[in-house]
Amino acid sequence: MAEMEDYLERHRIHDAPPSMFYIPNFISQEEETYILNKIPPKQWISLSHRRLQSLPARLTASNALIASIDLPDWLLKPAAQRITELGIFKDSPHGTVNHCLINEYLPGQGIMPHEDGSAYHPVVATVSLGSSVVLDVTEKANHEGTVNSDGRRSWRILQEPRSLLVTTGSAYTDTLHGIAEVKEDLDLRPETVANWDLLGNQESVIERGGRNERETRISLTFRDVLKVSKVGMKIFGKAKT
Ligand SMILES: O=C(O)CCC(=O)C(=O)O
Ligand SMILES: [Fe+2]
Repeated sequence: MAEMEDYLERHRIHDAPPSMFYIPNFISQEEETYILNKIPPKQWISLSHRRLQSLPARLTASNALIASIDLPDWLLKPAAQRITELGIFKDSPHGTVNHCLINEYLPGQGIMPHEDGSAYHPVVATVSLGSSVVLDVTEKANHEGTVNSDGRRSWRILQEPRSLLVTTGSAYTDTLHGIAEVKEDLDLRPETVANWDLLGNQESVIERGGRNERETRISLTFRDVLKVSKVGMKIFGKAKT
C-alpha cells in the first residue's frame, strides 16, 4: 500500500494544481491494440467536433447510472483494474470505477474547456490511445501572480499514447480542461509542458522540434458515478419470478 503511494507520488505533476499525476506507458502496445480493436465500431455518438461512447450506459438526466451490466471485460482488464490498484478510488463510494467515457478526436478536433462536475466522485483517470495531445488546464478563478492575459493561470499537459493522467483534488474542482482544435501542438519544451520531466519519450518531442502532429486519438476516461441504480436489473429479476 505504502509502496503504491510512493509510486504515485513519483508521478505527481509538481507544476500543476494539486493534484495531477502522469504515468507514461501505463499500458503496453499490445494492450493498446487490444483495447482499440475491442471498441464497438457501431456504437459511436457523433458530436460536431468529436465522437464518443458512454459505457456501460449513458447517464440519465439526473446523472444516474442505470446499470444492469458492468463495464465490459476489455475495459476492466487490464485498464480499470490497474487504475483501481493505484488506490486512487479507495475513498470513492464504490471503491472503484463504474463508468468509462470513450472520446475519439481526429486531427484538428478537440473539446471546449469544461469541468467534469458533480455527477462523479472527484477523481478521473484518463488513458490515452493512438496519438499524443496537449490538454490545457486553466484555473477557474482569478489568481494573484498570473501569466494569462485574462488573469488566470494555465498549464499544458502532454498526454502520450498509452499514458495515464489522474486528476483529483482542486485540479478537479477548481480548473477547466480542454483540447485545442488544432492539427499540431507547438512549442513543446521543458518550460511549456507541465509534465515534461515525467514524459516517457522526451527525445521524440525534441527530435520533432517541439511539434506534435496529431493523429487520431482515443481517450478512455474512467470515473466512479455517484448515483447508481440497479433498477433495470431488479425489474428483470421480478419479471422472472
Ligand atoms: O479526451 C480527454 O482527454 C478529455 C476528455 C474529457 O475531458 C471528458 O471526457 O470529460
Ligand atoms: Fe472532461
